[in-house]
Amino acid sequence: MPIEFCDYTMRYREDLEPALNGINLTIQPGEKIGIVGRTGAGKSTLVRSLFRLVHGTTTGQILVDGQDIAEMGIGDLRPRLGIIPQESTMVSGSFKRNLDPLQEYTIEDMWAALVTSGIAPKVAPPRARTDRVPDGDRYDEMYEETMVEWNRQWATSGRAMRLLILGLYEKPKKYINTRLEPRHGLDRTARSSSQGFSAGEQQLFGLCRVLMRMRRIIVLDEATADVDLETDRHMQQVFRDAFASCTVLTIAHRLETIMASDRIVVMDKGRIAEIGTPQELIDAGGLFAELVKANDFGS
Ligand SMILES: Nc1ncnc2c1ncn2[C@@H]1O[C@H](COP(=O)(O)OP(=O)(O)OP(=O)(O)O)[C@@H](O)[C@H]1O
Repeated sequence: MPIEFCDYTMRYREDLEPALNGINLTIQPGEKIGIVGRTGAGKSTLVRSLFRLVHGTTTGQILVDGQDIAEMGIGDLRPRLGIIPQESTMVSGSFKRNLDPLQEYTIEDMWAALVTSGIAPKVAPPRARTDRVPDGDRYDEMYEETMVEWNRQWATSGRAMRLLILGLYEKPKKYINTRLEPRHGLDRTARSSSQGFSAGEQQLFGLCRVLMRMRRIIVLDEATADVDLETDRHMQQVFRDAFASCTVLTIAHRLETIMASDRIVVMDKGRIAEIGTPQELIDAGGLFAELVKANDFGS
């Protein structure tokens, strides 16, 4: 079933201009939509409205699976949607607690999601590979084999990703409950930090959380704005593979991310200014073409 915005208008406060104004938009299942526009155009408000994460006065409707989300319980709505926000909330506590705050998953579930996603090396640690954890020497042997394989695979993967996974995998019992500390060597070019973590690291956590849950509708809110280029490329590949059958709405900040979309929605002052395939919009020579030319994606 599609996602439908039907003449949807949203004001944060009665005395403010609408942040979204008369939005009509139908998104087909499995469609990959890029959302662009200058700062303040309404991109975040558009995707956050889907989750009922914005509070204010609204008119019109948003339908998900044919149902008005205003009439759905949050418990009914949220399981259909996954979001990788600009800054994932980080709580103080263990890595596991951050990855799985509601304690819904086993350590093995987390490993499986990371391995399947292609973020983690393909060879899972012994504890995740066997039903029964082998004892003593055999465990050590398997552990060593795993490390050799990881080092080989990691030769080509991102630095930030590598350290993130290490925190989850290495010496599972010990590390899984380790309290989170800023990790040396991760991308430090990022903006502000929460609990001592860079925005890039928070986004990696956001990605991991969504991958574990695998919703049918995924929102990426400038999800890779703050990771290094190598990690960004890797994450883009993960998005393509893991979310291939999902509906994906991406608030895009880099040209190459948007050009792979089925359609682009260009927001301007709370309205949809343009909509079409990237090529159509470039050929039309309007706002999108201008943004591309100036490489200005509002971030
Ligand atoms: N919590 C809020 N209260 C009042 N006004 C808000 C709030 N959040 C956003 N706005 C306003 O709503 C409009 C749309 O903002 P929104 O954050 O959706 O834009 P955006 O395109 O995502 O911008 P950016 O690229 O800077 O993230 C802007 O005028 C903004 O100032």
